[in-house]
Amino acid sequence: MADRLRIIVGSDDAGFEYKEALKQDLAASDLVESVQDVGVDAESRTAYPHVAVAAAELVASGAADRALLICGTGLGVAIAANKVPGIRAVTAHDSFSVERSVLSNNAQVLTFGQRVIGLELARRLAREWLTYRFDEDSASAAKVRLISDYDQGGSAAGSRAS
Ligand SMILES: O=C[C@H](O)[C@H](O)COP(=O)(O)O
Repeated sequence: MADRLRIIVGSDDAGFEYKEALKQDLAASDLVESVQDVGVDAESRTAYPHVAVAAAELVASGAADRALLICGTGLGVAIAANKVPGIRAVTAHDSFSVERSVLSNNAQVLTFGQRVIGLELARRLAREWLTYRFDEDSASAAKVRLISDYDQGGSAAGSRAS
């Protein structure tokens, strides 16, 4: 079995119900080592960038392997998480994109929109997401390194190879 994952979950108030449901699924999975909830709780109205950045910083620091974030569309939490250096966050609402987000892009952060997809689809996609691991020896690795190089102040992603 693949290494078990340490996962952060987070949402704003628009994603709270899905975050709670997905948190339970993750905690019950054999593929998950731990689940840490960075909010919000049922009463909170914390704006999505606060939650997304907190989650992404935990992943970037190495304290967690991945984060699953939910807001109304999934878009705001992805944009905010991507501001944290080293983080590759994607919104994906279909099975193929979820697969490629890991296998092509080595994205550590997956985001859903509670106002966009049904709960059962979100639960299925989250289950599938847990099964994928990026292959550092794959042809995709060099492309992801271009992103990382740019993120670290390099210019690789801005230079054009023939
Ligand atoms: O991307 C943002 C999210 O969908 C958020 O939950 C709702 O944001 P809004 O209230 O600014 O529309």
